Amino acid sequence: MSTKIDIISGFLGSGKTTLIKKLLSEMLSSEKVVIIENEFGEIGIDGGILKDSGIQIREINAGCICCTLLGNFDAALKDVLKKYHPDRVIIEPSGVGKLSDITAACQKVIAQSDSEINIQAVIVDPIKYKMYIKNFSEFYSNQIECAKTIILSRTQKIDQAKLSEVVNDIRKCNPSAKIMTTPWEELSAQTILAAAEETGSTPLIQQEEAFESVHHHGHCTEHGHGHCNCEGHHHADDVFENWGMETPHLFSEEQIKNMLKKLSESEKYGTVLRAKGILPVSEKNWVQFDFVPEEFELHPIAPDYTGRLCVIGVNLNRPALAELFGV
Ligand SMILES: Nc1nc2c(ncn2[C@@H]2O[C@H](COP(=O)(O)OP(=O)(O)OP(=O)(O)O)[C@@H](O)[C@H]2O)c(=O)[nH]1
Repeated sequence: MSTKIDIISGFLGSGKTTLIKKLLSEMLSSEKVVIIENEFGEIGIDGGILKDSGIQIREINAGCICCTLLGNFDAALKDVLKKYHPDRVIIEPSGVGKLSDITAACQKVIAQSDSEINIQAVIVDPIKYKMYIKNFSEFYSNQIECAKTIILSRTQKIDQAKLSEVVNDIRKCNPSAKIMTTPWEELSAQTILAAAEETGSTPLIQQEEAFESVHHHGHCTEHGHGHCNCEGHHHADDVFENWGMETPHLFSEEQIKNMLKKLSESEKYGTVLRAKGILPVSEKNWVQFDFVPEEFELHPIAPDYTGRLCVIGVNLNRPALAELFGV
């Protein structure tokens, strides 16, 4: 049987890992699944978070599989298909990866193997939609324009009128994709997967034509924002940067919350778009923290071989970050 390739893209902190964990725990335990995890940061966090699921994970970190790490991705996908003959490969690109490039990279490998793109999805946090489309449209709208399924996250946290506005905007950007708006907590993994799989696969040539058409008419960026992304052909590595460290340091939960509060409130650290990590808070207890602009969360997590954290953003002030995290 041909291997299904599921691409679950989405901007920084949109909810990709959360959704993949839900699919793995509720639905995919009976399948042979391999995950290819691409983190933009040098310090990988998500591989550790997903490892509890007992699934084979291939990590490709410190860059983007759609630009500097394209060769590594190509080799990893070929190797995974050959070595494991999985039922399914789930690809979680970095939050700043361009979905058009990732899909094209997959198509090249698919042409030489018994596999097919099954899901080509993007996760969009509707609360952050306006801010990100305005500031990072080249990367953000590419993911939306090229997806066949658009899965909105955290819809329970946004009011109906705002949600409808975002859905209307997204529709203009991608008229043919299926848009899921129901909060994930109310959906089974089976429903999510079935809806995303229903879209079927489109030959690459058609995808490229669709992308060119939307790109040149500038639907996403024209709408209300007055600038087209046509001039922009940047690599994520030229726009975004990361800072991270491994540390055995024990932090209290209060200290972690204070550090994240400072990241959120002060401009001295640069434009911080994402911070995440797993840190020990006592000899036996560890926490995972997740930061996106204006919000952060802490959850208990199993201990790992060392603590680690990473910050992704634009114009990061490294000395200030090192001072904040005490390294
Ligand atoms: N309950 C709930 N939490 C969500 C949802 N989407 C995202 N989150 C939370 O948002 C934070 C970031 O989610 P992740 O799944 O790590 O996001 P990601 O897209 O993998 O982020 P990157 O690591 O930047 O690629 C976590 O604290 C999640 O718990 C959602 O739809 N429902």
